[in-house]
Amino acid sequence: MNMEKLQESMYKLIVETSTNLPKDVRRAIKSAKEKENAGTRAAMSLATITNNISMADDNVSPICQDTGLPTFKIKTPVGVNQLEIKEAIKKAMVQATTDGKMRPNSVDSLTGKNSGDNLGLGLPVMKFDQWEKDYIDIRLILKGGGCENKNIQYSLPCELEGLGKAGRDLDGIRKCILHSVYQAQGQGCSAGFIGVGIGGDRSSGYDLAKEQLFRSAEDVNPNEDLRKLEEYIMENANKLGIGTMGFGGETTLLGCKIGVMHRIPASFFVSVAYNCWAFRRLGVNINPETGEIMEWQYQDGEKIDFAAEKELETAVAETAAATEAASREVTLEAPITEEQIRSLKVGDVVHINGMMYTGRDAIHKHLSENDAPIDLNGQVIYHCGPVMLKDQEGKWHVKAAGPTTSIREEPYQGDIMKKFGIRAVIGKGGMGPKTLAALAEHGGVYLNAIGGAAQYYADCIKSVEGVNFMEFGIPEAMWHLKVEKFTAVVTMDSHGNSLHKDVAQSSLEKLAAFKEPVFK
Ligand SMILES: O=C(O)C[C@H](O)C(=O)O
Ligand code: SF4
Repeated sequence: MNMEKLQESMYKLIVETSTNLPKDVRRAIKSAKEKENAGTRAAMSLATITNNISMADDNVSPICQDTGLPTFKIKTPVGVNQLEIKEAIKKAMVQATTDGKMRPNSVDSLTGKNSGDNLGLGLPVMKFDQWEKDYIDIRLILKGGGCENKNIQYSLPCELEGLGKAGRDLDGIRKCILHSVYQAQGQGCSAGFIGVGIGGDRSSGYDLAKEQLFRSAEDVNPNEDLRKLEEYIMENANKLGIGTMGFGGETTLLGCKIGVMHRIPASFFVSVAYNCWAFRRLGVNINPETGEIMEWQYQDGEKIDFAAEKELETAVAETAAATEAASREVTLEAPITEEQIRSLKVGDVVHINGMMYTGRDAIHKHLSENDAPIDLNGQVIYHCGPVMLKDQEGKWHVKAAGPTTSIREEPYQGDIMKKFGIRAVIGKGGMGPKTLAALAEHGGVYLNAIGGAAQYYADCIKSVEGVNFMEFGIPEAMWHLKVEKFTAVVTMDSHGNSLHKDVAQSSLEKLAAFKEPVFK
């Protein structure tokens, strides 16, 4: 095989997957958008998402800063050297990381050290199979951490919040799947896609669930029972009212694909793999002699170019703040006073100018035990692990910078805000009761940015003014960012209000409406 060509083909596959959302996924997002009423927070969020998709197209830059855990599925004709394919994939991965198309995402689980090039023990994941056809089929999925953390596995029979008993039958399976969508709330960057695996053991069940994510969003399940179940879930999970980013709304689920395998008598697992709207998976057919791409997969039909809809969307975004009940638009610049914070209410749209500082998992732990390297009094913390590139003069540039899931910082956030005088945190998915209490006590606010909109936010960042904790690796460092009109919504305020708490409560009530048996 021509190794150079194969490496080039793998590079193209990685870059396209990270930057260019597949056509079937675009169509699902477009139809979701058509269902939301203009002027709502859901419509505004979807407008930001579709803007972001088209910006990623234009910039050939990552759709989301979390370029995920790269997983390759490869089928080769008998006689093809699989070691060569592994080698080409690894080299292409290093190149894509150097070029800012992938975030350095591979972290030593024991030392916390980021390898810097996306290689590491067991990474990237490559799964090989042989087949009778005469070409190589290579598929790639880049599934981010926030949605991966919302995967869930049920062992039947079990008792489910809101739904009661789930038994070892089709109706029990139905309940588990509805519950899986409910428990994800907005934290996996809804609206999402789910792959479900019925049967197997714990590991093969999850594998089967993930395998479903390789099906086209538009295919029809050949198994009649599963086809009906998929349709039922699509119709009813969207009645939970969780909506885009968990802000409430008509669309919570964009796709549901279910697979089945046998099990052993004692075990009955239902495994669910949750994928965010930034559903990055593509595939190519490779010529085994030349290493060249013969054909792209998942690219049937027309490509929706969201750029054409941009103008309309901007108008939607602008009217959103005006029409959504009780919302206002406020501009803030750090240092922010307690008085300014106390005037904010859930639903307000905030535009930030000036400085903000990134901080995620490693920094929250560090700050809970140590002093801060800079004065954080009145400042804004952004839960974000960006993709960064250094130019020849040594200056850093932001290539992608959307929010990360905030709930992971729940054990630390309130204490850190009080300890350092931080007034605002920006993230996604919301935080819990401990943070809500601290916001009230201290005078703080939680702002929700649109998860996955990494190009949209990178565009608001005008310069990188400094960095601390580079030893934690690029995603975990504290980047000092100067921003202009960085827009986020107040979803938790200093008066005890939380949109996340409200949506969790109302969606649980709606979930309970699905308690009665449907599939006998
Ligand atoms: O790691 C990130 O930047 C984001 C992550 O995928 C998340 O959803 O929390
Ligand atoms: S931030 Fe959201 S869109 Fe990005 S990988 Fe995480 S879950 Fe997906």
